[in-house]
Amino acid sequence: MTFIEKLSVAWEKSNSLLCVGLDPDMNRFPEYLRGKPDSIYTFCRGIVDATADLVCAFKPQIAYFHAARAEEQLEAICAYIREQYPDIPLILDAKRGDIGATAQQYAREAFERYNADAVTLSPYMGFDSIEPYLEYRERGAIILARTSNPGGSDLQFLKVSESGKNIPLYQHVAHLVAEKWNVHGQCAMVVGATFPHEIAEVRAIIGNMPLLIPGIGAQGGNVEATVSAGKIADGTGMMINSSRAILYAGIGENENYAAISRRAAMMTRDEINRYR
Ligand SMILES: O=c1ccn([C@@H]2O[C@H](COP(=O)(O)O)[C@@H](O)[C@H]2O)c(=O)[nH]1
Repeated sequence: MTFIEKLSVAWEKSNSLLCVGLDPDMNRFPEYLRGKPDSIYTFCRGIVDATADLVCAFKPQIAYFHAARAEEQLEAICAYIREQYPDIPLILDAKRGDIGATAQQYAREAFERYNADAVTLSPYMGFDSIEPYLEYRERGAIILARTSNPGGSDLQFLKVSESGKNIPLYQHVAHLVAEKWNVHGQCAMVVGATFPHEIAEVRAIIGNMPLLIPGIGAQGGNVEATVSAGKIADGTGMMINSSRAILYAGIGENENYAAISRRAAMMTRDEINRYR
């Protein structure tokens, strides 16, 4: 089954567009986990088990694992999700982008070492930096268009000329992906929930291609505006990510942290579903 097929089944089965992001920050862990050798894996497993029936995807953020020298724990949590929840798409948020030969190694890392269903990619270095990921036909390539951070405007809002019209760079990227790069039908795109107008612009360009939308929760993106701008005719089309607002909802709750995160995930899923 391809990434896109798996995602469609997950949307239907879970009745959820929520993607829970795994951004494990040890400074925010419950007291009883601090200092334990496998605390990152244990913390994430608690969140995964508590929210698995509420999500359409999980998205581990590679930086949190690598910065803590916890690559083996990232391998372990990816393997756990694959084994215990094989129907839930696993997205590795790595935002890779490099020359082809190096990209081949990054693709091996994402799809073979971590066995992710999809990986996030920067389009900045062009098609040959994306192509090695597309060789893995069953896996997904999720390409940044309009990111959720304010500084994304520095480049993504620059005007470029396309077919005699001046359009923002992020729209040019959406055209490239939809019309040229998505050769095997495995691409998706990132647009931040902090930019609902741009979600609608990208949706108009890419048709029914899935969107990964970070920026609700801790970054303050508006859920109603996001869903209205990004949904497709059947009320799906989006993986709406929330990380910190769910992971650390139970801060100070110690052993009970995962139950509080579950409650936060349920409320977020329900809020999203209200506007589908
Ligand atoms: O444009 C982007 C692309 C990726 N991210 C990532 O999503 C999560 C957001 O975390 P929150 O705690 O829900 O703010 C994080 O892993 C980012 O690296 C993004 O925020 N914006």
